[in-house]
Amino acid sequence: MRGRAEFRAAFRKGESYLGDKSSCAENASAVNFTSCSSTQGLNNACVGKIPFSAGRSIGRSHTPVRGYSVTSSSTVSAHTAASVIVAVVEGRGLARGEVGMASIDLKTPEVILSQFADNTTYAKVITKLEILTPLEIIMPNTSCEAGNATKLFALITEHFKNVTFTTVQRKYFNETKGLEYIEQLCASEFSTVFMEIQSKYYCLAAAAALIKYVEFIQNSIYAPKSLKVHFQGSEKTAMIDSSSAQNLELVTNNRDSRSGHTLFGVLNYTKTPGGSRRLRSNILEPLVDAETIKTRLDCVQEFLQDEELFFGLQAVISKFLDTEQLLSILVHIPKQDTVKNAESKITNIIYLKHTLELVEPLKVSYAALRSCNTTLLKAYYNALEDRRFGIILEKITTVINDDTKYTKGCLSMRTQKCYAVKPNINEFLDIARRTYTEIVDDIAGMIAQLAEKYSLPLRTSFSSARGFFIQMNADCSTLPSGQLPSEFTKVTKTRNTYSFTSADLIKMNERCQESLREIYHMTYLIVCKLLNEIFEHIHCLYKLSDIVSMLDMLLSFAHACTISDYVRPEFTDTLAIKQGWHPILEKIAMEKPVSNNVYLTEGSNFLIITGPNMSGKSTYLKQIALSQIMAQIGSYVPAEYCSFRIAEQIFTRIGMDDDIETNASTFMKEMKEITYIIQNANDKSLIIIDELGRGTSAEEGIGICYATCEYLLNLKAFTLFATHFLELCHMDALYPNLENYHFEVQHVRSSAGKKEKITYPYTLSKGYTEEKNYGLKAAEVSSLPPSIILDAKTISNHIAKQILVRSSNL
Ligand SMILES: Nc1ncnc2c1ncn2[C@@H]1O[C@H](COP(=O)(O)OP(=O)(O)OP(=O)(O)O)[C@@H](O)[C@H]1O
Repeated sequence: MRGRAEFRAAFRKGESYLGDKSSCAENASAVNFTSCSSTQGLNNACVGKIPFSAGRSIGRSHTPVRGYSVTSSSTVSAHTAASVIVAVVEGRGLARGEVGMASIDLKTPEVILSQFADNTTYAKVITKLEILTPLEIIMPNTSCEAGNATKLFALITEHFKNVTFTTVQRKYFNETKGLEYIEQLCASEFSTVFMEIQSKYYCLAAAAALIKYVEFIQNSIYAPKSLKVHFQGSEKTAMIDSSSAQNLELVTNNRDSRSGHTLFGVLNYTKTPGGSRRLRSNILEPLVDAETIKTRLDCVQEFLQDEELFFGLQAVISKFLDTEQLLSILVHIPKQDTVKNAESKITNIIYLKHTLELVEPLKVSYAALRSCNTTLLKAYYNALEDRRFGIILEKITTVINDDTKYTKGCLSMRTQKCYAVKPNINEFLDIARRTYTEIVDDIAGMIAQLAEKYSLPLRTSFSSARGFFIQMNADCSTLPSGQLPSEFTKVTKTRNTYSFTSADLIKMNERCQESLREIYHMTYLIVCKLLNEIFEHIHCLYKLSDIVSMLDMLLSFAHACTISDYVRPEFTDTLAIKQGWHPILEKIAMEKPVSNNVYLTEGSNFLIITGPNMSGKSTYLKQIALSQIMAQIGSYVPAEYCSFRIAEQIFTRIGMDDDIETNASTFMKEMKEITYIIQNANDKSLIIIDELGRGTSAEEGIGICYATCEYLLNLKAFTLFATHFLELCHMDALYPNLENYHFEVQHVRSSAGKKEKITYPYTLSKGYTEEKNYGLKAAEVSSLPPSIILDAKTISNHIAKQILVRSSNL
């Protein structure tokens, strides 16, 4: 048997599987990246070039992408850390306005390309970036040369204040290189993407800069034919601009960014990070294809009808880790063999085994479905029959121990990694593991001896930061001399627990680490060989992660239906909701809000909603937009019955507070929003406008509202327009496609007959409101002093009389 020195030398000689590590990001040494946070301002954006040195992290917010975030709670949080890097480039000269984007999530080996024409507001770029929630945005240095920022650069830096910006020399935005990279890196199953992107120069240019940059900062390269490349035109999804998403509180709550009082919060019962990501992106970009939506609804219906299937699938799905992240790490080839990289690859193989072992239980919980007619579920079942899952698992189990499994807790995971490879594959590894076990036993023995020596209840503990250390539950008073023996060092105390170590234990920890490093290195070489063998089959994991995240989202929709009484939507030419209610208000209030109807058809496509303050107008408008979005992502809807016309865009203009940050006045903000709607709305839009023209005088406000309504009345879009300007209600005489509805309030006099009390039934009725001076009435029930209210009434009567006189003189 050879000695330890020998086998250390042997594994140092051990061939790395990495082979030739030059990749498509070859010779990136010429790259000059400049990074800044937009908060540093534009001038700073162009200074501080970072000389190229591999592995150097650029930008202040790069987070290492190691390990898996496994949620301990049953529901996955929406607030997962940003990990998306996006490259954006705009055409020049005549091509200005043509924008190319490429993005990659560091946790997912998927490149998303898009290219589209954007008008002067660049609303599509901003919306797409909002959806991606980037960690970092890279743009060509020409977009802010010599302090002269292009409009697009200025808008993006203004909008994404907390995102790191990096400028890259324009030459790296090279479409020919982009196409080459995609050809090299795109997995064969996704090769149809070439047909879509071949003449899309800007997204290819963005892809070139992005891939080169990501490989540089990650200090690794992507394995050939390993990435999912996907072209995302904007035509397959409904467009919801970022301010509408904010107004409707789709994924963030306007008052508290961490609050779950959003549509995402209402629907999120997902169990995996992938499912939660999918739900979020669907809410922000609902589908427009009725057939796809229908197949999703069929699944949700199936889950609701078959409890066993629902619980069975949910139980298996919740065991999946982040499959996309697993794939992402699998396709990265590190440029250096470090202990950390070695450990991460071993963790990977354990996660991969864990994931593949779940395919069979997933199929079993599906078994009952073989005869069902739900196309999507059938397709998923067939996809799970893919032989490659079995092939990979078989190969893994020839090398990895059958009982090696993913566990929680750093010590048990360390043990799993240590003993992952079967015995008798490498004799040096077996020796190193025996040594490791002996050291661990010695540590336990030594702590037992110390316990006996000092008659203290000592126990062995472990943390990844400290390694092995000693813990003891005791009160100071129970210690022999009121303090711990001097042999114990680095003492910390939390409540009644002392944690400490000793000089001998530190030495033994070092020996333990040394032997662990040897084990990891040898295991790593074996794992790398195994990964090389299975690499050609791993693309089936793309399908698996797709299935898991989609099922997770659909199960989550079914789960939401069990909490509240939602109904399956229909898709027709009419927007008809019977007794619908606001889903987020229901979650906040913990009781069902008052429900209402809505009916819009091509012949009656414009509703004006009036009513006193606080009567429920905004809530009603938002509830309709939220229901439309829920229906278009394949979820059931809070109503007794509902039918929707697929909306290609959803626009909202809802009165919010002044935007102090951008220093935009209320009026300018609403003008911007309404301009955007007018420029982009078409016959298939759903438009929600609440209180337009409140930022200027009443006469001007009415004028602006009237002209806007006239413009929109000539479209076939479905529009709901809430206003306090009762003058608009008379437009029904001119436009047969306009109808008036209103919310009433009830005035109740107290028994003494003095003070009037207002109650809000929140029910919608036909016609317009008869209420007069309701602003003053609402003020009366507020805490405004009575003397001021009295003054306000007198002045308001006076002005009303003046207006009457003026109009009779005309
Ligand atoms: N259908 C409903 N069921 C229960 N509560 C409701 C309903 N609609 C509104 N409310 C409650 O009434 C409050 C005021 O509603 P909302 O903001 O929609 O009124 P509004 O008519 O738009 O008021 P304003 O004109 O002052 O903006 C909401 O915050 C909500 O708590």
